[in-house]
Amino acid sequence: MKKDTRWEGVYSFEDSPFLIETLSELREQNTDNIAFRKGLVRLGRYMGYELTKTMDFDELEIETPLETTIGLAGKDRKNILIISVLRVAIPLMEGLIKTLESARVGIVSASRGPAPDFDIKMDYIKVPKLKEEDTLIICDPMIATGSTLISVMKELESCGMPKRIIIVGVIGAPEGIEAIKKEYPNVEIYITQMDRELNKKGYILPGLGDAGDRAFGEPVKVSLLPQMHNLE
Ligand SMILES: O=P(O)(O)OC[C@H]1O[C@H](OP(=O)(O)OP(=O)(O)O)[C@H](O)[C@@H]1O
Ligand SMILES: O=c1cc[nH]c(=O)[nH]1
Ligand SMILES: [Mg+2]
Repeated sequence: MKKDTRWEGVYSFEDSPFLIETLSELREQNTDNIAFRKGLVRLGRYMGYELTKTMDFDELEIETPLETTIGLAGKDRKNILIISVLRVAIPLMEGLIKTLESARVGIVSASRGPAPDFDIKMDYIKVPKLKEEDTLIICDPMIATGSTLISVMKELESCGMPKRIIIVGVIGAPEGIEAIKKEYPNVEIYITQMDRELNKKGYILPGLGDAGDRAFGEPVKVSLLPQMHNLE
């Protein structure tokens, strides 16, 4: 992993060609929903593995069939709470739990309104209790203005104080990282790649488009739903 010297505690995996190869597939506009989701799962799995290198393990004595030796057992890895931000963090979380298989999971919804306010609507929050020995991982592939993650972290403050708070994303814009680090200086941020900037609509450039739509397809406008039924 590569430290981003513009902030404390911000890392990317730009030094891993395998991860950048998968991210390149996600960025390519012709990549379809299925391949996009599979790529997010793959990034989650391997970024999860990279994260274990930053975790504490316990040393312990083990008996091989031949003699006693010293080994390692999971410590932080056994105390993880992953929070997924609907919609598009779901495949990323699916990948993370392939490596962090004993993680507890919380789900929150957050939908971002249009520029310039980017108001965040959060009406679904189901998060298990946070323990002080926990490593809290909040995952959301896109860190654009940062308002989604700042809103989520504000909500989580009432759930307890963990040992570490880690944000895992896929791409981030400097504007969003700056906003998050200003509000939450101690949070650690790990992303696959740091992008250049945001456009006026709050999309990341060069980016990968609207991640939720890329993964699950463009949602119909809710007001249309009733008519959809009598289209049959
Ligand atoms: O850093 P921000 O400026 O808050 O933008 C990032 C958020 O925007 C997108 O969510 P969106 O609201 O589009 O929902 P979706 O994931 O369901 O598409 C994306 O999935 C992030 O959650
Ligand atoms: O580029 C962006 C920014 C926010 N949300 C997305 O899905 N994509
Ligand atoms: Mg979206």
